[in-house]
Amino acid sequence: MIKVNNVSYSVGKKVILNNVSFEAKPGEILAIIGANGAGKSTLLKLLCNEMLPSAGQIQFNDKDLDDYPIKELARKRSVLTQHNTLSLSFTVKELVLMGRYPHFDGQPTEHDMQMVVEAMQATGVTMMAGRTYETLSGGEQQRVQLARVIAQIQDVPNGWLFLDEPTNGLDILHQQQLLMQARDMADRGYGVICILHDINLAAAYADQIMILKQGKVQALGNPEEVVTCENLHDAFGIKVQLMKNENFNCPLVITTGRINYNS
Ligand SMILES: Nc1ncnc2c1ncn2[C@@H]1O[C@H](COP(=O)(O)OP(=O)(O)OP(=O)(O)O)[C@@H](O)[C@H]1O
Repeated sequence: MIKVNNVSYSVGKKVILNNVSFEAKPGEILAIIGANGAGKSTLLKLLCNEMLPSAGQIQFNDKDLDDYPIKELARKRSVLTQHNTLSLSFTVKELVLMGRYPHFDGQPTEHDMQMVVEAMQATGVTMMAGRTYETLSGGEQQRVQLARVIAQIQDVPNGWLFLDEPTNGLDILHQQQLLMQARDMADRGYGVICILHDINLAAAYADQIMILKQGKVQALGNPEEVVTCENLHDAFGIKVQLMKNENFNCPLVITTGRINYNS
């Protein structure tokens, strides 16, 4: 369980997150949506212990997040960030193996290598294993990064997966596959927190959706509760219509026409 209690984050006088509280449960996908600059990535960085809140507490499995040694945290949760510029000259297999670094000292074990193989299979990058990362397309690189984070926690019962805009650069098939993988992991007991810009993907796959607006929680609940015309207009300043997504039994959002930037 992740418990976020009255968390705020400021840089100088700028308040980026303002009294944010929520809980995320293992076995569920929590999708975070919101306009550009709403504070989504900042919140994820706080949840990862990459930065400390200015106020409030974050508990990870009933323990304060900042009480965890870095390596212990890395064995319990993995993080796909938006900007993965590291490791350009590594091969795909070497990069995926980086996900196992928290689990071994010196040489990877056979088990570590097996985790790498399985994660590459799960993300469809096995045929690229020997290629240099920087020669891959943007979408291929994103899938390799996903393989890395899956390799990190796939043998960790009740692990957590944090994803910041993981569908960036992915085609429509791989977007669905990625969300299906996240769904499958949640169904196996993992907790997943995922920032998404595609509200329809969030509605189709998430158990809970949180809308952040200007650093505050504007709405939180299941997709039916949160994905409403009023909430989306309030959060994004755009009028939408809702239809029914029959395949996923959830709302389907369509925009209602051209946007005039000057209106
Ligand atoms: N170190 C910083 N100094 C000043 N402002 C910052 C800093 N970090 C973030 N911000 C600002 O805080 C706001 C929230 O940023 P954040 O990256 O969390 O937004 P986001 O919701 O993830 O946006 P996007 O959808 O565009 O990725 C933005 O206005 C950003 O410019």
